[in-house]
Amino acid sequence: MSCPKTEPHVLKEEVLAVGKWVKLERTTYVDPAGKTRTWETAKRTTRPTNTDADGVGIIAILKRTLHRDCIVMVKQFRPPMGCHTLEFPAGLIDNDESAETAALRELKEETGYKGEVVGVTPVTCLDPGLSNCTTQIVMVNINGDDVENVNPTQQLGEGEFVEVILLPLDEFQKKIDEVVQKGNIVVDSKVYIYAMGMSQAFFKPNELPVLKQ
Ligand SMILES: Nc1ncnc2c1ncn2[C@H]1C[C@H](O)[C@@H](COP(=O)(O)OP(=O)(O)O)O1
Repeated sequence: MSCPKTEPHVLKEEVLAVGKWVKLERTTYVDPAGKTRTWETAKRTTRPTNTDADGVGIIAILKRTLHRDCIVMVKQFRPPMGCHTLEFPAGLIDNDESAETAALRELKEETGYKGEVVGVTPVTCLDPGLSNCTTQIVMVNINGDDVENVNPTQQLGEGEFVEVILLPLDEFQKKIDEVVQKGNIVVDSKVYIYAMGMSQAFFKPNELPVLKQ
């Protein structure tokens, strides 16, 4: 017996609990077989009205004469994880702010570096089985020879504690593995996937698929 095909859609969203930053909703939806079901959904309360993205992540490449290009990373204690994480610099988009402006502002605040935007992704989801949280990833170049970037100074808010870690782009995955092996730190999946992609691009760009079954 074949199931009737339906375009899945949301019927209603009921708020179960609201905090200052996060809310929990019960989402009632129709599945592709036409059956009505519910889902438990977490949402941020802070999404700006002018964008579908909650925040930005920043892939910032520090370029300096006579140095290897480095990715600017941040290490911080993340309360929901109960441990430190290794992430790209990131932050929430303010109302009436573009992703590009938010990225340069957050990069300056969290790392002290002044960068230049060279690319931006579409709105991307972060954990769609749990939350509607979204981000735009902004690619930024930093001229490390610029006098403003020689001794960068963070501009952290009260309660913000961020350690800046520079990792060379040509050994990105290896250096992440070394940081993680020291223990009690979890790497963000966007970071690790970017690192795997870099490894593929650097070391296996022309490998033939000889082992394909
Ligand atoms: N779930 C949450 N609980 C408590 N504070 C939160 C929160 N989500 C965000 N904040 C607050 C704490 C900081 O003042 C600020 C940090 O936001 P941000 O710097 O824009 O993003 P990120 O935490 O991704 O670096 O927002």
